[in-house]
Amino acid sequence: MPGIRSRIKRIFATRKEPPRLDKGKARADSPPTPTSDTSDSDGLPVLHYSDLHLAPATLARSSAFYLVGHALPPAPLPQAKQLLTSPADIKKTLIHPRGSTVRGYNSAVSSGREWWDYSPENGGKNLTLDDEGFQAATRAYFTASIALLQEICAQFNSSPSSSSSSSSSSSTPTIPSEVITDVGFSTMRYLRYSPAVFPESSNTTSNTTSSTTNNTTSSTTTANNAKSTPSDPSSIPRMEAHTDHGILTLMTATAPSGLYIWDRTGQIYSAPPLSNAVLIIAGDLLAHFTALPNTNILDDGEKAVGSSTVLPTVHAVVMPPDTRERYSVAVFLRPRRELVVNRGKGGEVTFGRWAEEKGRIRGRRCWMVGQQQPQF
Ligand SMILES: O=C(O)CCC(=O)C(=O)O
Ligand SMILES: [Fe+2]
Repeated sequence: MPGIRSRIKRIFATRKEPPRLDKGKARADSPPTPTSDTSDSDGLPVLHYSDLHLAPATLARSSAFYLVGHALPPAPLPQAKQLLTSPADIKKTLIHPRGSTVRGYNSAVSSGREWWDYSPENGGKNLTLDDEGFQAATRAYFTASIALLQEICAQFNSSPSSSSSSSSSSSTPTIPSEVITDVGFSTMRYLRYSPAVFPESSNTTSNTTSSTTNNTTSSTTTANNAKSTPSDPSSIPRMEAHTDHGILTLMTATAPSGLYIWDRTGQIYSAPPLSNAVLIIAGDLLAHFTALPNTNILDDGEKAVGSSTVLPTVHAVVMPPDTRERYSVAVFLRPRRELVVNRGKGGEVTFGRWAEEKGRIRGRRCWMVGQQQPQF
């Protein structure tokens, strides 16, 4: 589509290296500072850690914000590269024995993407590289990021307008307290986007079947010709538009990034990495937890959405032209799978069941109010 192509070109027009953010000084009203020759962020807000109490209102309004002034260790982008460029026989040993897509190594070759999910169980020793330094950096970033996301969740419970969606008692916390104290089913993902991940054009017949694209047969077929037709949009490494299952996601990436964020009005923002900043977005469950009092987002749909309801953040990645490869890190705050998230008309629904049902619905990876809800 020429419209999308020219927009991408415009967004990734070359810029001079900007000054680094003065850590600890930026405030919510500071202009974002891109780390390299990407565009600016089209105006996504930047929040300083000392203004964390503004996070609930900022997410409700803007769908995403950059956080600066945090005390996270350096982003483990070198570790993402180390693991995802390991020899194929090593990556093979990191595949989950029962094929989990949120544990160990996975790939979506027709999207030019591969990823590895860290599991905190067993001290982070499952399906990982045999490298102490790698393991220590990975564990440290996961632990600090989850603590930060839990701190953001705590702001929802202390804000004066906080209220619970699924209870009639206004003293019930907006976010269940176990989310703030327990790591639940949280994970961290290292991703690599590269033309090298596409199947070779010589293998064109049948090896793109595990595609996670929104489209059906035709996009799978074009993806087979990925290397021979570089102008074909399906040959661009990417992640299709979606929302995340959990509560909050913390993201960071190499530049230029190619990450796009939709706000609740449908406006699209580019979200390049900024110096010393992490990007915070909302997952499906945050909409559920911040629904209007005495409503239920699965049963009541739009009627459950108020001005302080945080809708899940729709996002997508399109690797910018002329980028050799892209690495990113996403930390997902999720409750344990058994947490009952809904006791509405459809009965009890656990987080695990909710997430599984969403995964089964083809072409509907964005869980958005107004769309048909899944039948549990
Ligand atoms: O690579 C990115 O920046 C986005 C990754 C993502 O959205 C996901 O894994 O859910
Ligand atoms: Fe995502």
